[in-house]
Amino acid sequence: MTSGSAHGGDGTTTVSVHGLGYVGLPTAALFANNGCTVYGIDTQPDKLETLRTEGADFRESELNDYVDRVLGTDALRLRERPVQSDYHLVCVPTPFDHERGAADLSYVRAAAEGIAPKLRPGDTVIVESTVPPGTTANVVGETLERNGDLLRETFNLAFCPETVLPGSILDELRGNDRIVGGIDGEATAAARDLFADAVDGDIHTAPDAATAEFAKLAQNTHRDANIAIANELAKVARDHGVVPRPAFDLANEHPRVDLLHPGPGVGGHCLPVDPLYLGQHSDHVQLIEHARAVNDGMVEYVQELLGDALGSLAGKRVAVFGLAYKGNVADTRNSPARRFVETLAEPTAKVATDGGESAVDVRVHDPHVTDAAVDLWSESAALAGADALVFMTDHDEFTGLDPEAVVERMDDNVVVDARGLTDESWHEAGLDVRRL
Ligand SMILES: NC(=O)c1ccc[n+]([C@@H]2O[C@H](COP(=O)([O-])OP(=O)(O)OC[C@H]3O[C@@H](n4cnc5c(N)ncnc54)[C@H](O)[C@@H]3O)[C@@H](O)[C@H]2O)c1
Ligand SMILES: CC(=O)N[C@@H]1[C@@H](OP(=O)(O)OP(=O)(O)OC[C@H]2O[C@@H](n3ccc(=O)[nH]c3=O)[C@H](O)[C@@H]2O)O[C@H](CO)[C@@H](O)[C@@H]1O
Repeated sequence: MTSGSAHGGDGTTTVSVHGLGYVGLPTAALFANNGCTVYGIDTQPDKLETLRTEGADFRESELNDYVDRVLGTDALRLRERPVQSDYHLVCVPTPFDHERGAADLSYVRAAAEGIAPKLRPGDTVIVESTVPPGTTANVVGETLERNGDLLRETFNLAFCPETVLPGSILDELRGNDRIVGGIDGEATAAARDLFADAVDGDIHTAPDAATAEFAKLAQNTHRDANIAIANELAKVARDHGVVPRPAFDLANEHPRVDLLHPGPGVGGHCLPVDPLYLGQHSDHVQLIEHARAVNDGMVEYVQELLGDALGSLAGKRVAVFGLAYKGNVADTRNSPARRFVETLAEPTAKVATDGGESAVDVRVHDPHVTDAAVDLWSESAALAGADALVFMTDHDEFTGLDPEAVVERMDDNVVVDARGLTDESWHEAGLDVRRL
């Protein structure tokens, strides 16, 4: 059943966005900036209050402007509870529950329970949260039906994944192609119409919601597995006495080869988690799991490189540059750098002194992160008297460092470069550089 409403332009189409996080808030602004009347709904009153008083706080100033332009106007109204709307977009968290080995769909269920009593015939519910295949039709569909007055045939239900790249959210929000898959043709058409009016990219329709859900997971699984190949090849290269990155550059001269960059592992909100959703109803997940393990093992590998270079870690001062999960963002969710810092500072067998106490003095410097959970140091204070410097994140600020000035501040000369930030000049400055 499709909605008869016109989309965008005159404010007559109403869109509720449930969950105002990294995905939901920009999405709410997208439709509000395109002439819809948007209700931004979040269950955290504090979050709504902060938005009202301080505005958006993304590390992309253009995105903040884009959101703030409509925040507090009639185009984007903030609410704690669901209201009636032509469209309901579900952008709530879907964390992975490692104990159960399954996606935690409790937020998605709660959102659907809240939407159900507000649904009218012809309204459309679109799931944007990343979910295991089948969730939209089964979990969301059943929850909506059970908690409201409408039969499934009378409202539209579709999945439309979000693919914005943190760091370039605004450009990707407006420019990316979209996939839409409804539980029937009318639902697909209703979802397609909404996005077609708001984004510049093409809209690709999937045969059903499960195919769209699978396609989203396939994208992130593909990237995770390709990074794992790069990481494994980098370790193998070092076993052969070969420096990985120049070898990769040569390999990539082949027209059908495109090796990604090795690094200290894969972090962020999506790649370390999304591949796991595929194993929920399938016994055929092998390479995908192995790729996850390879990527997760890179933190330990960087620690090994450091240990090899220093002899023993006990009593050493280590400057770690970068806490964010990737360059030029402030996000530390699932960050390999964070795990590296935590293990290094822990009293483990590997790094313990005879007394069994942690003896590593870790000093983290990250010009993007303001994370109260970890003590952060300025560049020069982190380097002062350090035995080793480890690059864990490829922030632009680190590419401009002068190796002569670095070696001058340090006590010893070890550099472990997990991000390809150093070149020959670092050797020439007298630094012992171990590169991934
Ligand atoms: N962050 C990304 O880059 C990204 C990209 C693509 C897809 N995704 C997916 O999008 C979804 C949302 O991710 P996020 O990063 O925006 O999460 P987030 O944690 O930043 O934001 C989620 C928001 O939902 C709110 N919320 C929870 N339950 C609610 C409910 N019942 N009703 C209304 N609001 C509720 C929370 O208070 C929070 O503000 C996840 O499934 C994620 O996997 C994320
Ligand atoms: C398929 C795809 O592109 N999906 C994107 C991805 O966004 P992301 O920010 O998580 O993605 P990346 O930039 O790939 O970073 C991930 C980690 O991998 C490390 N890395 C990267 C490249 C490399 O060559 N070597 C590496 O080691 C990097 O440092 C970081 O830790 O998921 C979002 C949510 O679903 C999507 O919306 C978004 O489209």
